[in-house]
Amino acid sequence: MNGKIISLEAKDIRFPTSQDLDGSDAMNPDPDYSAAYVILKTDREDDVEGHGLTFTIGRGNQLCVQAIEALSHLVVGQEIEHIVGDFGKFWNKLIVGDSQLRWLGPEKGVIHLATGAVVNAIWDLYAKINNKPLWQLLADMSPEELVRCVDFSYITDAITPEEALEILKAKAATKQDRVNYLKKNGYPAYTTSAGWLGYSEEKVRRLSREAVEEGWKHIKMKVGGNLDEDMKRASIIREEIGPDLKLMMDANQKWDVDEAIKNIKQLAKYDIYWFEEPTSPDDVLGHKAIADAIRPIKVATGEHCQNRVIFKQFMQADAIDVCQIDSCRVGGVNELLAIMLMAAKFNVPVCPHAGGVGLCEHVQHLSMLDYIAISGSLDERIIEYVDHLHEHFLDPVVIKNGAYQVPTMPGYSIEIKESSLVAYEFPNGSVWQDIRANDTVQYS
Ligand SMILES: C[C@H](O)[C@@H](O)CC(=O)C(=O)O
Ligand SMILES: [Mg+2]
Repeated sequence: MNGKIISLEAKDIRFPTSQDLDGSDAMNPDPDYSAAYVILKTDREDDVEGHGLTFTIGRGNQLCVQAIEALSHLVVGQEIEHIVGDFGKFWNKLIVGDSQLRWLGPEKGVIHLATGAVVNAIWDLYAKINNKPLWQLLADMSPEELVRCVDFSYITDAITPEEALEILKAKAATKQDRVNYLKKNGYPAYTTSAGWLGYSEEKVRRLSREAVEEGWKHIKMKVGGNLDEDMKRASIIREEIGPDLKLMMDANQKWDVDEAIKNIKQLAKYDIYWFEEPTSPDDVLGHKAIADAIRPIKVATGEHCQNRVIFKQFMQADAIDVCQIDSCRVGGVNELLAIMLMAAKFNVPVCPHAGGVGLCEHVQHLSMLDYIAISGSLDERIIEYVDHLHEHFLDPVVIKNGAYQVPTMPGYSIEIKESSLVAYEFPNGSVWQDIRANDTVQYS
């Protein structure tokens, strides 16, 4: 594991998805799926690079790029061995090592998104140096090694390192069985691609029909606009998918607590499997009130949960039934390990959020690790899939029969093709120059 990180470069990469309303929801009607993208270079002879990103939806991506650059001094010059040898400690250093930057969070907002991107890039580098896909690098670690990757600060009232070790040890002897299962069957997934809020009713109908033909067993739709229109689209989707497929709904934080309960009770006639982000992502007790009021419909949240502390509270309060980790929202793999370990302890299934660019590529590694080494279960667990922008990745996800196939290339599957990095760099890549030349919309 010789070598030192000698440079960190951050790029502002944006894809104009708002033009077709891909990814649109009640709170985010015109997202441009974007990546604040990191490239770490080393002094190693093999020229291996670590790539990482955090996800935003367009304007403001440049703030993440600047925050990533601000973190550079904590990473550049570090020996790789020193970082990964005591990774939990190094992660903590990234969070608290520069108190002036910590003030911007702590552990939330732009600075934490930036931390996630940098940490993701380090893990990509670590996995590539070991010539393994990330899930395998992690799955091959002993329980002790995995626990050493976690910073337990602020969560020891919910899980201690000793408890984490017990959880991992309980699964260690049978890991290979689950690796074999995944290699044969893949990891189950659901699609959101049919149900974006900005799509016309005709498009929703066509895409729902296609989703059934493609073999999907779970479909998620967006709600939170006009309730009558939500009901209409839900009825169209149910007509197309029939009574047996599971339907999830996502309001993207649109409602107050009482409003959410009232609206979900009306939408319940379409047989909702889980209801996602009914209200503010910070409102633990609000989610608890909603969960109590709408059972047996499950409450899901997490894509906007800023750190392990909020997840801890959701689980301690029994306020969520589905834990939707996001690979880029919190501080990267180390913090996600902490969250997945808590989820295993509290018996909450982890179903990652992946509606964004590169998120599907990331989260497949996390869910596979969860199954192999942490929860040991596929029960009630599915990974989100959105059918956008995979063509830009060197190692894009592969879906067969509604399941993610096990990635085999070394790394975290994050690396974007050089040609795409050049064309989509904002504001001067060729794609953005063309848009500005042909469009009256203001992109800044
Ligand atoms: C703006 C994003 O597309 C968001 O709608 C994704 C999301 O909520 C999901 O995938 O779930
Ligand atoms: Mg969502």
